[in-house]
Amino acid sequence: MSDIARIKSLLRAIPDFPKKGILFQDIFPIFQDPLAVETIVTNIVHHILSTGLPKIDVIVGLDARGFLLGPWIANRLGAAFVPVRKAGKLPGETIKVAYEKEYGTDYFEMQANAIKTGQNVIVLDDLIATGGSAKAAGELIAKHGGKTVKYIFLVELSALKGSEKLDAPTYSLVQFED
Ligand SMILES: O=P(O)(O)OC[C@H]1O[C@H](OP(=O)(O)OP(=O)(O)O)[C@H](O)[C@@H]1O
Ligand SMILES: Nc1ncnc2[nH]cnc12
Repeated sequence: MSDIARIKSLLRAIPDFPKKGILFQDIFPIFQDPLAVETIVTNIVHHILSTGLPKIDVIVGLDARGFLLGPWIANRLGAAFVPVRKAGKLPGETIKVAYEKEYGTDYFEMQANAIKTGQNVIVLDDLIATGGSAKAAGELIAKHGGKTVKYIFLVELSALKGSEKLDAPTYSLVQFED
């Protein structure tokens, strides 16, 4: 089995969670397998370093499952890690955007000045469905004057065409076509 097929086999599909009609892809079984986590981190870092991207200043991870991989990857790159959180969780001055995701509406916030004008940023999350969450993160980065150069996901639900909403190319390790 290839590395990617092994990662895909560790995902657990849960019907009707958190709402009827949603087939939820649970990533947590992967985190019971340290070798699988290492494979994912290595694959993403290799992608970032070998596809002609500029030097990355900041990895932005999305609350909450984007925090599971983001800091590892930032650390390997010698980049900063900046969290985007659901509203009301970050202290100090923040900037906020509303967004729609596959199963509802929410608000995202980032601490003011967490990203500096001109910095090269990658958005990293566990999964892209409609792309609403990643698009909102891109808006927060743009409001800071940052440049989002790539959006990276462990899992992509390709049929929802979320990547078409985004202002930079995307990369995902595992795709589900339907
Ligand atoms: O592409 P979209 O339709 O926007 O959906 C994808 C987002 O939904 C999930 O997060 P969720 O809001 O469920 O939060 P969690 O990580 O805290 O579980 C997932 O981790 C992505 O962030
Ligand atoms: N189908 C899905 N499974 C897991 N996380 C999600 N976030 C949005 N849609 C999702």
